Amino acid sequence: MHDNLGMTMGMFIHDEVPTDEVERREKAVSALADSVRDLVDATIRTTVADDELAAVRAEVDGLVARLRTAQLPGPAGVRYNSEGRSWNWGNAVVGRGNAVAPPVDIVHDGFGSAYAEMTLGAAYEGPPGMVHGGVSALMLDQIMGETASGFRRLTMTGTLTLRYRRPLPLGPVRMEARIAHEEGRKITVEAQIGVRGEDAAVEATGLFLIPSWAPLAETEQGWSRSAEG
Ligand SMILES: CCCCCCCC/C=C\CCCCCCCC(=O)SCCNC(=O)CCNC(=O)[C@H](O)C(C)(C)COP(=O)(O)OP(=O)(O)OC[C@H]1O[C@@H](n2cnc3c(N)ncnc32)[C@H](O)[C@@H]1OP(=O)(O)O
Repeated sequence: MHDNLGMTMGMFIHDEVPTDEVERREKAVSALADSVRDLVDATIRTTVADDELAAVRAEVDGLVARLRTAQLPGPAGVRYNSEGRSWNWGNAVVGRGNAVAPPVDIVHDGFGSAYAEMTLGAAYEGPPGMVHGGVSALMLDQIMGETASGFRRLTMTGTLTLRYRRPLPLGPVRMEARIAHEEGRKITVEAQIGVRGEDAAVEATGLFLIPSWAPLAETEQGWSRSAEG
């Protein structure tokens, strides 16, 4: 087996959990991640006294210990069942269980085109009051990768080129992506992110590759996107 294949495909896990059970668990995990996201925002912005910070910390440490009593041995990976439901709760952008993710609901309006609207708050700051440039790149990479893949094929980012045209304020933002060109295993995707209704803050062009080692037969059956996006 090719090294990349073992490393990357090992994280695509066939997990025969019935879809209704996946959805029940996803709701529960999302609700916790929402609260933790709130905790992150509150931690950044709090001005309570130091002794109160220490007291809160002790409580948070207690909660962490409770969650650690039953854990996966590593990251969450991407899982799918044979009903075609997939879930990637750890994903840095769309992961439902990931409080570091905004989270983002990517809407695919037909193959080759997608958009998303989300709010980027204090946890995504770079320049004061502005979205960190690396966060814009992260958001764009995800929507562009999903657009290239369309959840029908495995694609990986080969080259991503960004043009930061104007600062992007923290708050509600919109991004869009579409396939511009396709040739063999190379898919060119164009995208942008900005304030809705205004000129793009960041424009992106990316070359996404279907890896030479991608196991097409398995992926064709396997991994459709999650019901919720
Ligand atoms: C029913 C089916 C369902 C499917 C479902 C899928 C579910 C998907 C779920 C969700 C959607 C996705 C959401 C994810 C979003 C996040 C994306 C990321 O962050 S990805 C992580 C960052 N990227 C990497 O880590 C790549 C690391 N690089 C590699 O692994 C390899 O270099 C790879 C795969 C990119 C290329 O390897 P090779 O072996 O396939 O490529 P070779 O055969 O050497 O080259 C082919 C052609 O491409 C060019 N090429 C190769 N690498 C290039 C590059 N980096 N940039 C530009 N061109 C490149 C070469 O020059 C060659 O061109 P010539 O044919 O000669 O014209």
